[in-house]
Amino acid sequence: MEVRYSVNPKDVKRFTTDELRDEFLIQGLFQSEIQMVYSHVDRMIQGSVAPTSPRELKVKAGENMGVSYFLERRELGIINIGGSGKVDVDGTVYDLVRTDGLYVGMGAKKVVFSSDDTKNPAKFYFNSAPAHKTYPTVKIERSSITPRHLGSIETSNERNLYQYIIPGRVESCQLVMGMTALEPGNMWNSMPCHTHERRMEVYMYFDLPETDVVMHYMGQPQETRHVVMHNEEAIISPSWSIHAGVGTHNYTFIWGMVGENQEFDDMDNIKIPDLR
Ligand SMILES: O=C[C@H](O)[C@@H](O)CC(=O)C(=O)O
Ligand SMILES: [Zn+2]
Repeated sequence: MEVRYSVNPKDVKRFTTDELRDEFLIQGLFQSEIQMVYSHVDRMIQGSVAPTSPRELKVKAGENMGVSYFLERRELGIINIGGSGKVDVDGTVYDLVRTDGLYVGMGAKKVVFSSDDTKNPAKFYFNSAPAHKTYPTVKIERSSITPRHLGSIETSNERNLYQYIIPGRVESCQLVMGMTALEPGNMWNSMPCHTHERRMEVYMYFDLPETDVVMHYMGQPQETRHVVMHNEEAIISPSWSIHAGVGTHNYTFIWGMVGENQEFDDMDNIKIPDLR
C-alpha cells in the first residue's frame, strides 16, 4: 500500500506541477488487484478494485497498520461505479449494481470483492477511516436517497448531491461519503468553494470521456493551484485546501470526508471574488 505523508501549506506554495501531483493526485485506479493509498492526513485510506477474480481486503505482511485484520480498528465505505458485483462481508453477500454503496462497520473480519461478469467488471471505490465502535453494515441504493439539488445552469454548476453515509441515514464513527453528479452542460463542481478545517476530503472523478479533463482547484483560498485530472482519478484535499473543479465536459464524482465532526454543512464558504 502506498503511503502519503501530510504536507504543510507553506511548503505547497513552492511546489512544482510534478510535486503537487506526486503529493495529492492518485492515478491507476480500478485494476484487478486492490489498489490503496494510505494518507497520513487523518489516516484516510483510499482504495479501488475492478476484480476479475475474488479479491480480499487484507493487511499485507510488512504494512504498518499494527492490526491482524483490515477492519479491526477501521470502518469502510464502498460505492460501485462499474458492472454488477458482490461484496462478501463475513459470509453475508451484498449485491451492488452501479451506484450502489455499502457501509461496513468496524470488526468485520473478511471482506471480499467480486464481479458478476468479468468482461464488465464491477468497479469498487472505497474510503476507510479509523473507528472506535461498530455500527451496522448497511447497503445503500442511490435510488433510495433524495438528492440535494444545487447550483443552476446559469452558473454552470447544476448538480445532484447524494449523501450515502451521513448521520441520520447510515451511522458511522467518522466517515461521511457520497456522490455528486453534474447535469449535462454544467461543468463546475463545489463552486462557490469552501474549506473545512475540521475535515479532510478525497474526491474521485468519473463518468468523464477519455478525451476530456477536469481542472481541479486546490490550495489555500488565497493561494490556489490547479491539478489536471483525467477520468477515474482521485485527489487528496487536506483540511486547509479548497476542492472544486471545472471540466471540459460534465462528470460525476465521489467524495469522502473524515475528521473532527460529521456536520456536512459546517463549511467555511469562500466568496468567489475573494479567491486568488
Ligand atoms: O464538503 C462537501 C464536499 O466538498 C462535497 O460534498 C461538495 C460537493 O459535492 C458539491 O458541492 O457538489
Ligand atoms: Zn468539502
